[in-house]
Parts: sequence; structure tokens; C-alpha cells
Amino acid sequence: MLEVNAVNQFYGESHTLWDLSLSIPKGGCVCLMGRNGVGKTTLLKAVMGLLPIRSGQIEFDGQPVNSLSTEARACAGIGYVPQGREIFPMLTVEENLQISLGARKDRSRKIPDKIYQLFPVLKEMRHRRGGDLSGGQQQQLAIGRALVLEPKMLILDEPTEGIQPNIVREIGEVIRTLNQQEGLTVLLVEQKLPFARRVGSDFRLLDKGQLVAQGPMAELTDAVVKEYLSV
Ligand SMILES: Nc1ncnc2c1ncn2[C@@H]1O[C@H](COP(=O)(O)OP(=O)(O)OP(=O)(O)O)[C@@H](O)[C@H]1O
Repeated sequence: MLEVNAVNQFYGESHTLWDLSLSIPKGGCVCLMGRNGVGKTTLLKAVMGLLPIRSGQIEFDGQPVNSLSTEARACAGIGYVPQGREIFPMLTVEENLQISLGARKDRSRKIPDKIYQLFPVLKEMRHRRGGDLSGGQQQQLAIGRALVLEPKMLILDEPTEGIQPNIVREIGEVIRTLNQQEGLTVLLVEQKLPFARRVGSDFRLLDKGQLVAQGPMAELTDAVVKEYLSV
């Protein structure tokens, strides 16, 4: 569903992604892993068109997306939940969700019921300002916002960072439900190993901007963890 082919990315002179190729299959729930600073967020931003790449191709659902804007990539079916959530703190929960609806071509559409079914707390708090929500609730709102456009693939950058354990579990359940029951393809940057093992079907492991290991989650052995993930 997502094909990244020989991508090179630079911040100024600093070469960050090195001939990086990887593939995310339709229906997969893939965890992108690696130590801090190996290029995980950079890759996600490149896929979303938030950062330019110097060379290589990115294809989504059989179509090249290199020349598409970020909004066009979202409309093509890539939902993105950035690191740090980036909700609008002064707008209500409902307004935060409605803003994403603006990118839909059929503008009459309402917020899909599914969002409030997945996250009942968002329904309860729909008239509260985003900034008044807890960190975990804001993360749920950020995921809800990405789902408003009914994407084919959901990309999440460290959705459990700084969130209390009971909400981490809820977010894990929602990701599994979306993937297993609704067939949504998921690409997830995740540092917490138990969460990645519980939620992910497969892993892709980066080191210094290159893919160094990949496979089904069961093959993420202790030896691989020690070599590429332990600090
Ligand atoms: N805007 C930027 N300008 C220059 N260098 C950057 C910029 N953003 C990231 N980098 C550098 O690029 C490299 C990859 O960063 P990136 O954020 O993609 O890593 P990451 O694997 O997502 O790490 P983390 O787990 O800490 O978020 C790092 O060395 C980082 O310092």
C-alpha cells in the first residue's frame, strides 16, 4: 500500500535518510522502530510531504505521491497523527474534528459517528476546548481528527508518548480494532516495546537512516532488540 523507494533526505548538509526503501502492505499494522534520532519522524514527514526529499520515490495505493501536496496526500487516503499531537487548544473538540472535514470534497458530511464510538470521551467533551483535555484525551482527539477523512492508511508518530497507562491501553485497543476489524492499514512509530509487540503485526527497524531489520513482530528477537534498540 505504501512503497518507499531509495529515498534520500537531507537537513541542509546533514544526510538523514540513506537510500531508504521499505514497503507497508495493505492491512498491515507495522511498527517503525529504532533509537532516538535514526530518522523515524523524518520518514513519516517525507511520506506526508511535510519535508522535501532529495531523491527516491514514494507511492501510495499504486500512485506516485512525490509531487502531491500534504493536503492532496491526506485526501488520497493517508491519515497522519503527528508527534506532539498538534491539536488546536482554543477550539472545542467538535471544532477540532470539523476542521479536518474541511479537506473533504463532500463538505456537507458530518463528523462520522464512528469517531465518537471509538472515543466516547470525545463525545462527552465535544463542547470543551481542546486545551482543557488531558494529554491522553488530546491524543485521542488527534487520532479522531486523522480518522475524520476516513483514510485508507493511518500513520501515527509515538501516540503513547507521555500518556498514562490506562489511556495507552485504550489507544492500543482502538488501533487494533481499526486494523483488524476495519482493515485500516497502520504505520506506527513506537518506542515502547511491550506496546509495539501487542499492537503490531510487523516491524521495520531503522538505524542511521537505513532499514536494518524487518519482519513479523514475532521475529523481533531479544538479540535484535539488544543490537538496535537498547540504549
Ligand atoms: N528540522 C531539523 N533540522 C536539522 N536536523 C534535524 C531536524 N529534525 C531532525 N533532525 C535530525 O535528523 C535526525 C533524525 O531525526 P528524527 O526526528 O527523524 O529521528 P527519530 O528517529 O524520529 O527520533 P526520535 O525518536 O527522537 O523522535 C536527527 O539527528 C535529528 O537531530
